[in-house]
Amino acid sequence: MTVIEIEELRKRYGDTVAVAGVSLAVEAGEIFGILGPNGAGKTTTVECVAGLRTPDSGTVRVLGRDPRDPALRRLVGVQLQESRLPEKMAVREALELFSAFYPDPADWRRLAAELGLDGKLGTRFGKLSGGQKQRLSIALALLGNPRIAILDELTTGLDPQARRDTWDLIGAVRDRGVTVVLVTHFMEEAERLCDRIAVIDAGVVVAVDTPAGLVERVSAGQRVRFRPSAPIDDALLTVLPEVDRVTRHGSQVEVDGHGNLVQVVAATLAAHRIIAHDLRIEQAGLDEAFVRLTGRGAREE
Ligand SMILES: Nc1ncnc2c1ncn2[C@@H]1O[C@H](COP(=O)(O)OP(=O)(O)OP(=O)(O)O)[C@@H](O)[C@H]1O
Repeated sequence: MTVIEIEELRKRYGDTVAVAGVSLAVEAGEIFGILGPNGAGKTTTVECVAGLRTPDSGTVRVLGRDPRDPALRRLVGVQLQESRLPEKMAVREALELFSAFYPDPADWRRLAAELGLDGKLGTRFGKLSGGQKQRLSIALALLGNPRIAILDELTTGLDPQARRDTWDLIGAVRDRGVTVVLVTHFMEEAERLCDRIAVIDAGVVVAVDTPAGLVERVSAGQRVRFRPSAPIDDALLTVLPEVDRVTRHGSQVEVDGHGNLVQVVAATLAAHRIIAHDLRIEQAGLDEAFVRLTGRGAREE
């Protein structure tokens, strides 16, 4: 079932075109990533989905409704990039305050415990660590028992461990049956967490696919390198349909190809009683796919 449908969304701020015709569909139960370089239009897109901005043109439907429909308020939980609370507000106060916005809120004590915040209820927002602030913002986004959670740049500024912990939390949110839209510019995050990813660049979607699908789409295929234990005729390998090319670098053989390349090369060598010494397998990753799709690298951190 499609829960978010965006068609030809356009939005500009003065002379700046932020979103230049984005179309995509998010299915129930998935973690859908929106990946792109700074200024690509990711936040503007999700703000339109959250009903916080009005598109210049195009349509956005969330659970079949207009994003500004008040009925969506408790069905869509939003954690936005810049969401900050007053420094002096305690965690408990924030949870109680936000609970009051919903007719049938989740049990905030339980949510806080699930998110590892039960020991921090009396702590003021300004005294929380970056990771704890993120946990609180996830808790606030989930208070209304939403069917969709929109999480924007959730792990930016976190240390690697806190980022990994947050990934586990996002997985747990999905396991509760919530569809997650995750805005990120971290490749590893997108690759590990997302079922599908829309790559956005300069206000348009350049590709939508699974992480593996994106890699496959743009990768040059696979490469196997090894040093054979005995002389080997290139033709043994070039005859295989999976093999595109065989090149030699001194004693090293380099085989480029696709599909089950590794298995067929290994099987062929074994059939000729040749051992592959120093065997290396190289495959393009999502970051390479991203660079090819957008013509630039994402922000490294
Ligand atoms: N309120 C605004 N007023 C003017 N320009 C804006 C506003 N919000 C965003 N922009 C511009 O619109 C473009 C898209 O911004 P947006 O925040 O949607 O991108 P993004 O992909 O989320 O970027 P980032 O990863 O940096 O958050 C950028 O050029 C940005 O400077």
